[in-house]
Amino acid sequence: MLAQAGTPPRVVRVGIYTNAPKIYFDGQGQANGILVDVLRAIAAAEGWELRFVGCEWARCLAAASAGDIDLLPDVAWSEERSRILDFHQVPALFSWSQIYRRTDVPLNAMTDTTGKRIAVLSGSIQQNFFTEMAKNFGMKPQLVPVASVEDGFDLVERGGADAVVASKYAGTLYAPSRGIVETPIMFQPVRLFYASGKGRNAALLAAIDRRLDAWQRDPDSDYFGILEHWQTRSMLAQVPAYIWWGALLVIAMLAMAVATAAWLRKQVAHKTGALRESEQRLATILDSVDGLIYIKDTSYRYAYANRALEALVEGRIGDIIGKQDTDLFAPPVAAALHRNDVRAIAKRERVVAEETVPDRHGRQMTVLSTKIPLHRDDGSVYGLCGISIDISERRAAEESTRVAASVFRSAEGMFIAGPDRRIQRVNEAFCAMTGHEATDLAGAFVPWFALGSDGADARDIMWDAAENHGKWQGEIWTHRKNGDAYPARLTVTAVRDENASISHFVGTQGDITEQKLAQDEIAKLAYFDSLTGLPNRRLLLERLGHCVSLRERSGQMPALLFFDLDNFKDFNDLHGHQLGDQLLRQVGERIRTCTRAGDTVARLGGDEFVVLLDNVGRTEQEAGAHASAIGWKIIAAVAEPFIIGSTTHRTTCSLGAALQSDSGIDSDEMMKRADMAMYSAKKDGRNTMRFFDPGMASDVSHRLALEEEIRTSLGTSGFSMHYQPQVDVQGRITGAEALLRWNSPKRGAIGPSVFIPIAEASGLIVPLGRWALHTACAQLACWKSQPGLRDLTVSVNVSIRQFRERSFVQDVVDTVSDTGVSPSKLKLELTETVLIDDVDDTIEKMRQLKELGVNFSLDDFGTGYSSLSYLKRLPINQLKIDRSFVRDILTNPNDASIARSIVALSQALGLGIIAEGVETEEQRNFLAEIGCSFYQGYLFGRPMEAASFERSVRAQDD
Ligand SMILES: Nc1nc2c(ncn2[C@@H]2O[C@H](COP(=O)(O)O[C@H]3[C@@H](O)[C@H](n4cnc5c(=O)[nH]c(N)nc54)O[C@@H]3COP(=O)(O)O)[C@@H](O)[C@H]2O)c(=O)[nH]1
Repeated sequence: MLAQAGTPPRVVRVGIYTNAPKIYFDGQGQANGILVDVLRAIAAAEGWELRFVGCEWARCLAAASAGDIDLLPDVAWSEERSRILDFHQVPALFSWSQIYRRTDVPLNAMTDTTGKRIAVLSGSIQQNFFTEMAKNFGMKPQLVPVASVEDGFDLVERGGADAVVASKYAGTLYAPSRGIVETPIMFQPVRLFYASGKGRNAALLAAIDRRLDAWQRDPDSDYFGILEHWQTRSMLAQVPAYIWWGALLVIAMLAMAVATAAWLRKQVAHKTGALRESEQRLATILDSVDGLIYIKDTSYRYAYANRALEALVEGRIGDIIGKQDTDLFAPPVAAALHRNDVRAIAKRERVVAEETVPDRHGRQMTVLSTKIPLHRDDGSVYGLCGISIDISERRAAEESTRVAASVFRSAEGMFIAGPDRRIQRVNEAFCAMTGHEATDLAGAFVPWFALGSDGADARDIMWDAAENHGKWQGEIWTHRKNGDAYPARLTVTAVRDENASISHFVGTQGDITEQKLAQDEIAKLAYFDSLTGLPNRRLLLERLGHCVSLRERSGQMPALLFFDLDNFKDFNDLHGHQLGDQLLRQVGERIRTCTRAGDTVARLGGDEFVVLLDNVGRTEQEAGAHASAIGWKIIAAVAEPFIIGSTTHRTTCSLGAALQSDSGIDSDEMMKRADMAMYSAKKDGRNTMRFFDPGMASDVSHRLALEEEIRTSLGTSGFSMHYQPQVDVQGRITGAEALLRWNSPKRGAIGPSVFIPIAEASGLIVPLGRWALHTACAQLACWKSQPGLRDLTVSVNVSIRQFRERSFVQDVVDTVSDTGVSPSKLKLELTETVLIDDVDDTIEKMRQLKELGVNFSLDDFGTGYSSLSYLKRLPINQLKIDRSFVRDILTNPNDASIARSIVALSQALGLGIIAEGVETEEQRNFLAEIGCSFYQGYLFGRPMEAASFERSVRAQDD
């Protein structure tokens, strides 16, 4: 459309840069070129005034986008540019890039380009495109960047490059004059437009479209005239049609190749991204696995390790990659791992094996490893992939299951019950014990019958304790399938799951019939005098203690009658022990007839008898009269003739009586008083009776005087330790019992049976016992350094008073450390009284000392309580058969039977055994026969000074 008259023409600012022959400033500074001429023709037709603005390509582009110029010619359409520029529809020119070569350069296809020096306009689209295309063809040309296309042609002409990349128009312009020829390599066909800033010049672009559309339909139009002028059209006309079609085919193929390459690149990018994502996913999975996952190469170096493996070796080593197991683990561990690696890599085996490696804390970890050889396509192995799973817990669980299973096969009866207390499983021993089949028991409540030692139903107590405290242990009476009742030791333990709820109860049950019988037998023998069948001292003292304690409540006072036969020793000497024993038995029977059923007639030993009269009266007078009547009755009865064998014998007795006239008088005092009264009766001519009166207590003052002397002798040389040998079955001295001796400055030697009870009663036994322990340990320490003596043990007596001291354990610990003895060589001799009195304190003290290594021997065994339950709970090493059993072991079947039972018990409980008071070879042989292999007694040596004892030990090696 022409500008109307009077209307100023539309000024159109046109960017001009150099790209001859399409657009450039000529030698006169005038805008020139094909596209400038086409635009001038359009401007003339439209009535525009063109103003040319010189700029470099990039600046021109920016100016067009910013609206600083209205049109920019020679712009190829691209997606990217269409975002900042508007284009008209009808291309102003078509063009493509082509490679031009010197005639001597063999370059006719893309496959010839490797190694060729090819000039290309620096930073141009062609440079990028050509580079990309060469890459897609897998070619490696050597690109030579040039400042202008013309420079490129000059360079080729001079031999500085083999070929040049240029647009078809530039080639037509510059090649012929330089003797350069085009090659069939064409690419990047483009459509060229005039472009304008986005949304700025729609009318201008529409006008250009209108003109081009009309002109390109008309071969005689200005448009073709201009192309003619620039020889482009004639050049096109000269090109044979087949070349033109060929070029187009190549261009199409190239376009397809480029498109394919672009698609492939996209696919590769897509696949690479997918691969990366998949790798990441795989890494995340592998890292989140607890097991150790790794890849090793053929030199057994780690090529990959998941996070679990890195964490395992963290701190021991930096990066694990490239390291071998010898860098990570101790040689034996690394060697074991290597053996399996070799199987996978060198022998190409799929290895599944258990391996052991240290975990992060250095603890042994058992892993189940699977090692798989990694193969290349050609079958060669390039490494191994390993997965090692921690199976330590499984192994431990299997181990404990195995242990549990073997425990379940034990000789002890066992059952497993559910939380409902119903049996789930029992072992064979349990079936054998109860007489039931396992199938009968499944689902039954346990125990179906259980009485505690007190005869009451123990089940509620038992389940309460098991549920609330985790465990119940005790002795019960239960019965077998055939109805036989039997005593059992039952332990029920609650097993809790991870939520602390009870999942099972485990019960162990042992038939203790045999032990009970042995225990009862020992108890019976221990409570009764074997000769007469009368209660012995122990039972008497128990009953006396009971009466004495009831005195206050009942208001009734007990009386104690003490008596022995006058001149019994003479009778024995004259008629022999057998007749003496018969006499004693008959005396016992006769006294029984003089007393009521509730009274106790006891034999203390020898010819000493005691009668405990229960509740003889409320007043001293009443009680005295009653006791007196019985006492005289006894004297009269004893005075009656005894028929022993075919002979009649006569004897008398002296009797002392004591009343518990007030409740402050305890059992001991009663016994002493009755004893004093009896001596008084003897002093007064025998065959008579005396009641205790305080005058007799002058004996007590004697005792007090002794007590004072003991006190002053403490810390002086008045006390000394003697050592009595203890020997084994071969008679070799293995140790000694340390025994106190006292040489009183006033009275000379006084035996321990005299001063120990006084020291115990007064509390002086505590410092005295401490001194004895220290002296014995010092002696033991001295032997420690002497060959032949260093293995000796020393037994030291500990009285109950001393043991009960709070500081007792510390005293022993200090003594052991002060003297430097080996605790295992020290044996503490305790009596049964210590065990039964305050059992918890006893257990704790013994446990502490046992931990130190000290041993315990139970003295005077068989004379006291001999309770199995104590023996089982206490850490005792040895039982000592009391010398009272040994004395008559050959003649008294009761004593022999007690000794046998004690030996059997020690064997059942796994304890050592020693007999004391062994005086004859016969006794020793008998003891050896019944299984006692350690002895102490005059047969092997009396208690002696340390120096004599040492000589005895050395003498046995001479
Ligand atoms: N608390 C402490 N008690 C002690 C200590 N030293 C001794 N005693 C206790 O005094 C009781 C009497 O002891 P003792 O007179 O020394 O008699 C011991 C042995 O001499 C005696 N024995 C040893 N062999 C025979 C033998 O063949 N025949 C026979 N008739 N007697 C023999 O036995 C006594 C050892 O007995 P035991 O201790 O039961 O092993 C005595 O109870 C001592 O325990 C002391 O330091 N502390």
